Amino acid sequence: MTARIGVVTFPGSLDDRDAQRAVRLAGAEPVALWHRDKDLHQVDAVVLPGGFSYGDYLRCGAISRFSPVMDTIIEQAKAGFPVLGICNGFQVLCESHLLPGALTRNDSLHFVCREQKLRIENAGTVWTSSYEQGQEITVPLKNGEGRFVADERTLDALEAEGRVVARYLDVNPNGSYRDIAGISNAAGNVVGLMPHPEHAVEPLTGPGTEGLGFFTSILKQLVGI
Ligand SMILES: NC(=O)CC[C@H](N)C(=O)O
Repeated sequence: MTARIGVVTFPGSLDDRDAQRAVRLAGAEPVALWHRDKDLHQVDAVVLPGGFSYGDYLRCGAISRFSPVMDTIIEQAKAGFPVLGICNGFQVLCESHLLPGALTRNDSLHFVCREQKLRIENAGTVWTSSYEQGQEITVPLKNGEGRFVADERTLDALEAEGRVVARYLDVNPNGSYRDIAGISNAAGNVVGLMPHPEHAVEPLTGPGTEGLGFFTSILKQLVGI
């Protein structure tokens, strides 16, 4: 059985093709989903890609959150359907309240683009199970509003429940509270990540291939390989 993984395109999405490519390289079939479509075409999981959906107007992800495809994704995600939001996708997940907290302007007030070292803090989610607990990986990071913020109680709960999925190492590129680069929902099926694993999946373009694990993890979950 080939797993089918949907990648949503919003107006202004930028990294949808790279996410599709990462899905294919991991061994699954990528399925293009359009933001106006309520139907998920029987995919087994969904990736919300990076970019500037709706031109980042109002706040990043604030308008995309109300697109028809998100109505279905929100409903399904609450029932355990696997969703990975990368960068702008993470912003959409926070705006949708599938994940707590918010992504705000980088503390430098500049757009940041760099190769970023991360530590996988929870290798127990469906999107991270190909990694070792505590594994250090390097993937690209590029955002203007990547600073994860939440109140102390929420941050403490995220830590206590193992819901901090990835943390920045060496440099905190945007002032994220507690160096948080990615989090999950309580059930672990919804993961949001600010850096871009889909841009680190083949040696030719680099940096390395350490991002591929997010896409092989879900495959392992879906088809048991
Ligand atoms: N790479 C991205 O997805 C960028 C997300 C968003 N537009 C930002 O600048 O923060």
